[in-house]
Amino acid sequence: MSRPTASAPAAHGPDAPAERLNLFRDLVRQRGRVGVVVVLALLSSGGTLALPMLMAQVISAVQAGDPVFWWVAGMVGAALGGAVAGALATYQLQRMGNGLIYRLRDRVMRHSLGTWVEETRRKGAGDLSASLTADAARVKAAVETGLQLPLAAVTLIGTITVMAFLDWQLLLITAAAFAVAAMIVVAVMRSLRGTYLSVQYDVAHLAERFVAALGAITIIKAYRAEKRIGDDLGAVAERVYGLELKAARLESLVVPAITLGQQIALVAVIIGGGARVIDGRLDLAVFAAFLLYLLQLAAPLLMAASSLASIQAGVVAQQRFNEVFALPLESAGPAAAAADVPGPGAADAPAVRFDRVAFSYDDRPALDGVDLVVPRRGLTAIVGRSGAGKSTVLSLIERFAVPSSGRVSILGTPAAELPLEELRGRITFVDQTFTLLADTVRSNLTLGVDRVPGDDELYAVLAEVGLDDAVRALPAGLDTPLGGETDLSGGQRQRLALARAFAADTPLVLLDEPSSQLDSVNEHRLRGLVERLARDRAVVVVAHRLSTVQDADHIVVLDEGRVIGQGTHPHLTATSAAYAALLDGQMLRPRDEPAPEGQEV
Ligand SMILES: Nc1ncnc2c1ncn2[C@@H]1O[C@H](COP(=O)(O)OP(=O)(O)OP(=O)(O)O)[C@@H](O)[C@H]1O
Repeated sequence: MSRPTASAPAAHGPDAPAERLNLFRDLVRQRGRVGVVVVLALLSSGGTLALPMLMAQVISAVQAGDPVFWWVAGMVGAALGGAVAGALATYQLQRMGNGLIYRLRDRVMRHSLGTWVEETRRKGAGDLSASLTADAARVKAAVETGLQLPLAAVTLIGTITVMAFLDWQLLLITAAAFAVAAMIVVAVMRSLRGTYLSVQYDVAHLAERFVAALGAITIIKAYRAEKRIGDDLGAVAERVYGLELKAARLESLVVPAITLGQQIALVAVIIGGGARVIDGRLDLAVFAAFLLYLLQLAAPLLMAASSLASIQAGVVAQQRFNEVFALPLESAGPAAAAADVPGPGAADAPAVRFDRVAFSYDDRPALDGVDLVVPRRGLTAIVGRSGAGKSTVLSLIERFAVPSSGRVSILGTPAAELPLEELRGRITFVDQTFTLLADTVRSNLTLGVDRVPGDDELYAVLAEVGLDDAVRALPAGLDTPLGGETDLSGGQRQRLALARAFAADTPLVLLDEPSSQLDSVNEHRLRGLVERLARDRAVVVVAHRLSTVQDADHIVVLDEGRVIGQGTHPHLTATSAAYAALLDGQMLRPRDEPAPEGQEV
């Protein structure tokens, strides 16, 4: 079936746009939790900070010959307390990160299901799936390590303050030694942003191409194209690899830069401070404590640098999520309370009515001033050459897209006045490939049925399509999952898809007839089922077979987006030259005969 698009959200105007993802705002909203994490982390770094001070006290006590028990006990307490607080802080952080990606994944999936069909297709299944995996992981990492940034800053400021308090001259030497490292880190962070941007979009592109290839796996194998497609995908993977290597090269500069700064600082401090200790101008205990703080300085600096790198990647992932959330949602239609929803119109109102309906795909007209009527009961066939606009008519009835002008009425009510749920609740749609969900027979059968029908009722529906015995014979009967080892044949799947129309019991059924050849048994069965459905409801079939139009009670002939004839088969044969030409040109496939070679039907 072709895809409606472009003017899709226009008619009712988009409903309220989805809220954009803003990681910072999300953290502010969870300030209670963030507060707990910060307090725990502060306790943890407090323990770490206290250790050298306590150790200096131990040295002083030993020098003075005082007892050291309580100082040692304090050191043990600080170390243990710091470790426990650190573990709790890490767990809380993970909880927040996991909670965030759970909510994001949920939103992405619901949003992808809620946007216009064409938007989902345009964005691509692989690209959208990459948001659930790669992008979500990056956001989580950004939150987890990003929260370490203020903690690293607090530890850093605390350490520097204590160092200044111990000896400001040695601190100046330390700062000078770290200045070069800081410049390198800032330059690296700047380049990383652009590289992460390319990596993340290319990974999504790769996922998109791979999912598309898997969708076409039988064709790829049939045409022995595994190597060719594998090479194409490999080339994209190689590009990603190159970009990731570039990012790795940049990232790998950070640790050595900081370690180098620390080593230079250590040498400078030992030379400068050591001389003063020998002179007696600097206390040995103070000097030892300063050196320990200097050794501790690298940890918060490394933490800050890695947080900044993850934040860069997280910001790119945030941008990708926002692209998903910016996809326009289908308009839910008027938010009518149940009591206000117009019921099906008068019993004689047509099932479908198009008044001067026009629709374009990206400014290319597909329907132009279409007027058509589908009677309340019976089989209506829509015929026309390939590209005439038949599938577009079905899309507009289902409101997969909305007309750029004109009016579509369903069961006597203008479609625009019906909430989307209500509109689709009145219609059963059977697509050309008789798509089934990868789920059980039961859930496939009850798709779109609001009640919970009993097994007897479901078997009665299956009996309508001659599938009851086949389903009883499945390992778990109605609860057998489809698509696995136990599956139905092609013809049985078609009948199961059609059985939905009996189960949902809607007044309107839309069927995009398969343009491929059905075997005569299945064709015969399908015709019989469609005939039975059409006895007490309206069935609209996009017809590709002569047999279908011959059976139809009403026929709509489309050509280049316009209706060029409506009526019964004998009436049209007698009155419409265009219809006769359509039959003569064998645009409709005769029963049980293969399509003429080169003929697109
Ligand atoms: N997603 C799309 N984007 C752009 N143009 C489209 C899209 N889908 C259909 N069209 C164009 O709209 C016109 C009507 O297409 P439609 O699929 O409704 O024809 P159809 O009669 O169902 O054809 P077929 O019998 O081959 O399925 C065609 O010119 C087609 O090329």
